[in-house]
Amino acid sequence: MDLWSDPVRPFLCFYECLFSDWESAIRIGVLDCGEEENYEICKEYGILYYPTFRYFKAFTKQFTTGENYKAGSDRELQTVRQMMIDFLQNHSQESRPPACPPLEPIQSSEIASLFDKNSPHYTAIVVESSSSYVGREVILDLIQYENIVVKRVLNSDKAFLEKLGITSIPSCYLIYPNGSHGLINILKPLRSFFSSYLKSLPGVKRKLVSQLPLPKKQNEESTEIKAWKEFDKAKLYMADLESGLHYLLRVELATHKTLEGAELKTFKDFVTVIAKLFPGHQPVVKLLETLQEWLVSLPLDKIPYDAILDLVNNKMRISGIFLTNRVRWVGCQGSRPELRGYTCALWKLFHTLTVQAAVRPKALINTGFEDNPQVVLQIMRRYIQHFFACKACAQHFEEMAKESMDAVRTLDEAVLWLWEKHNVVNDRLAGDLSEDPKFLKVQWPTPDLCPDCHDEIKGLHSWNKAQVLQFLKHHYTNENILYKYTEGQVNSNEIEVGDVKERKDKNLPKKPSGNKEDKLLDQNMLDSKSKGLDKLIANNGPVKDRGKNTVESVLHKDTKQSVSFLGIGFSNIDMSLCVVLYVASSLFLMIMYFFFRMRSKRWKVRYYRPAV
Ligand SMILES: Cc1cc2nc3c(=O)[nH]c(=O)nc-3n(C[C@H](O)[C@H](O)[C@H](O)COP(=O)(O)OP(=O)(O)OC[C@H]3O[C@@H](n4cnc5c(N)ncnc54)[C@H](O)[C@@H]3O)c2cc1C
Repeated sequence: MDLWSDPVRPFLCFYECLFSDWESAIRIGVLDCGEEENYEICKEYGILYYPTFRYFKAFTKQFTTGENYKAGSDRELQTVRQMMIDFLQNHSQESRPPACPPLEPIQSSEIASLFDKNSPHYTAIVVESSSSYVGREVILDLIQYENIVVKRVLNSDKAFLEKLGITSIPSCYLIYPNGSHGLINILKPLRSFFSSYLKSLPGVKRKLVSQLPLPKKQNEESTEIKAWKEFDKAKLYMADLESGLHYLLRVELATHKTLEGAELKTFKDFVTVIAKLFPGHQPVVKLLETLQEWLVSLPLDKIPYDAILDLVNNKMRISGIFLTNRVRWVGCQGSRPELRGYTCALWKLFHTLTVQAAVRPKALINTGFEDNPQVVLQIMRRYIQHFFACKACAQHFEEMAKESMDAVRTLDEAVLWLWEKHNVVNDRLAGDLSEDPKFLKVQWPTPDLCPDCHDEIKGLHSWNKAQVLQFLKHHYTNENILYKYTEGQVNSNEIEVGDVKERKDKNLPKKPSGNKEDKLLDQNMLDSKSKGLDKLIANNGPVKDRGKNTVESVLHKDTKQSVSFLGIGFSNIDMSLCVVLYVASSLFLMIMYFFFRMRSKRWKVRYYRPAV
């Protein structure tokens, strides 16, 4: 597969721009696996965490998911540069990219032969130790420049260094085109100083762009500018929670091909808790309940995620279950597409769950979690550990959890624990690159949202935790949730308002019945063949019938649950058929009535003999 010709991959400028001088030897592509449209490709390449660096050797003809060269979460630029150099050097002589000059050190004797001879170009020699990367970086920095060749030599030949007057390393020795030579004089012996000095030499200039095989740049038009949705920051938007849930189930978790062991346990526990505590639309809650029942009754210790996705996508056409398959950030929208969004919604989701557990403690009865005040926190901890794509975030969160999560004794304390730790994260990220300039990282709730939460003791700010708890219990509960911008049927007026507004913003006609994505989803729903479930059933031999039965029983059960009348269950299709039959039979009866009336009139006329 040609990594560079796929138009769906957005190439972000960060790494690309930093390494643009090297791009004829090694091209950098950045794929944002947080973008929903990249989900399929990230799944195909098995990207579970970011940053993940994958290396693809030059001239590879067969499909490969790349090499995880030196795995680890170190994203320091220095380390990334060195990894790239190691990777380039790991090519054989024949398979090395043609534009990549030799990176190995040359012998000191080769240099001596260049002295006092005319040459068409400058030759710069970086003298360094064997562990240094400076020489190789300078070589790569100058591959797009003409009239200069850069080589490196190791400091092992002391006599030679002495002869050249080199007393410290790394140093750079320059041979001019006329054969004269000497040490270059720069302020600091750093790669950037060497490179910029060499680039500024008279006659050294960039090669013409047409001479360089440049990678395709990101298609700027592909970045969709979404219409801004007005919102009230004092409210919680169901659109954020549902979009977050959609992203979590269909994108983040779906990068895992199968769930087993601790991951499966975490997923099951997460679904159990969210099915009981999610304060949302009936179709969403029903979907979560169906998923939970299915997971509980499925006697497998390994589940392909496709099977779960089939249920989430309702491939079995169970009536009354639905979760939006589109992202609509409202309170979580960012001023740029790469800001906020899912991570914001994930925080909101878990805050909502801790608050729901505190205000509805009975909701978890019969789940095995009823007596555990840390239940939501512990499940969140495991979720973040196993599934949250941001590895560094997960590490930070785990450190906080280790420190004090065990000390949480009540459901109210759990609400406050998460609030406090979220503020710690806010504090740490204030001024960070990930901060949205429109939504600064502040200690939350701010005084305008909750004046009573803030106190001052001896001139110092302090939180009134009782008020904070009260505020959180209001903010993250049903009465504070707005359904504006959601697709569900609850509060249809508000949905309409949101929808019409967005359509107006985009200058689009009023939507007749469903958008393109909805239709796609409907299409999916109509696809009664459940690929994942088939796979699951096929892969699990003897238990296949049990698995199938479970699905069928869920299906059957759900059909029964849709509308209950006199103890008999009717699905939506049953109800529609009833209406059609009712109308048809009424029409039939009316026609029969008029038919017999006409007939009896004719009879009366024919046999009527007035008495004479
Ligand atoms: C568990 C976790 C750990 C993370 N760790 C990191 C990390 O280490 N490094 C990193 O760069 N990013 C991290 N992130 C992402 C980061 O915290 C933000 O989510 C992201 O930067 C988007 O910020 P935001 O402006 O949308 O506000 P967010 O911090 O995401 O907050 C979302 C919303 O929650 C509400 N809120 C804010 N503070 C609180 C609070 N204290 N209590 C209750 N509600 C609150 C507000 O309404 C806010 O708009 C983490 C995310 C999660 C879920």
